[in-house]
This record gives sequence, C-alpha cells and structure tokens, in this order.
Amino acid sequence: MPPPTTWQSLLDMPPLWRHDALLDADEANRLLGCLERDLDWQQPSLTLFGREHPIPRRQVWMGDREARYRYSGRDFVPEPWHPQVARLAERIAHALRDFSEAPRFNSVLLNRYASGAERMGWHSDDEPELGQEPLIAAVSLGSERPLRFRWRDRRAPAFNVNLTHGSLLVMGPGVQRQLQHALLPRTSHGIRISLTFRHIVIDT
Ligand SMILES: O=C(O)CCC(=O)C(=O)O
Ligand SMILES: [Fe+2]
Repeated sequence: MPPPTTWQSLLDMPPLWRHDALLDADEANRLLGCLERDLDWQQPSLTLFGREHPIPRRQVWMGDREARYRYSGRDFVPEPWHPQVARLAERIAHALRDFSEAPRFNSVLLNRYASGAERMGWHSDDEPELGQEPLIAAVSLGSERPLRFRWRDRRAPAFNVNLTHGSLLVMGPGVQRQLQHALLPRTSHGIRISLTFRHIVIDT
C-alpha cells in the first residue's frame, strides 16, 4: 500500500483511497475548461422496463480502439484519447506506482453533471469486461459533491466520500463486489466532471 503522506485511507479492506491534490487548482480549472469545450458530450438513453430514459447527465467513452465495451446490448468503440486525458492517465499511473495491483488504464468514462440535479444512480462497476477485481481510479473536477457508498450486505452504515476539485479516488480490488456507489442529486451545485479510468480486458 502507498505511503500515507498524500493519500488518505477511507477503507482498509477492500481498499478505498483518496488523494486530495492530484491536480492543483489551476491545473484542474484548465482541464475542466478544456474538456467542457473540446468533447462531444453525449446523452444516450437507457431502456428500463421497456421505456427509454435519457441518462440524467452527459458522458463520453474514451480509450484504446481495442477497448470496446458493451452498452445496452450493443458494442461500442471508444473515442480516441484526448491528449490532456492521456496525460492525466500517465499522471495517475505515476501516483499509483506504489499500489502493487495498479493496471494500465486503456479506457475512461467521462461524466458531466451540469448541475446538482444531474446524477448517477446506485451501481457497481462490475461489467464482465472489467475483469474479476477491477481497480478504478476516479478524478473529480469542478463542483465538490459527495459520492455515496453502501455495503451490499448492509454490514455497516452507508457513508459519503467528498470529491474535491482535482482529487483522485481509488476503488481497489473488492470495492465493486462488496459495495455500490451513487452520485445523488443535490441542490445548488455547479458543473462537475468526473473521469473514471478503467482497464477493459480485451478478448483475443
Ligand atoms: O461521477 C462520479 O464521481 C461517479 C462516476 C461513476 O460512478 C462511474 O463513472 O462509474
Ligand atoms: Fe461507478
């Protein structure tokens, strides 16, 4: 496990870690503006009980060409790496050098929440293409919002993790299997962008 100087351990087992200053405020501001401007933010619909619902946020999938993912029963090829996002992936890999299980991230889901009303419901990132025990690294930009976690077996109370501008949250092996997370709606919040870096296992 990494030295605890810049890292804060939120859970020991499974490992949940936060780094509050991956980017300084200027870097985080610049990246937020650049992603806002450059990316083609999408709002796909999901089918739930036979009805189509547009997702309550915008998103972009980005990554290596081979890192395809399935979504609503269809195969998607990710957008090519934006140079600033590719640089950020390298920076995270560097910050994670002391985690023995740190993967090489070949894809990232970017989420854009225009206001506190936009959100993401309870889920785990446990799609088969992420492998058995994924490590997911999430960078937050913009308005500070809590990510709420709950244990699937309700062994302990749910808790919030505050995601500040420029911070990095690491969800280590076991987090997706044992917990769910959600970005719940909040009043009076400004724009927020998150980038969740993942490793998609490529079938050969
Ligand atoms: O926006 C967030 O911090 C949560 C994103 C998330 O859970 C995901 O991309 O799977
Ligand atoms: Fe997630």
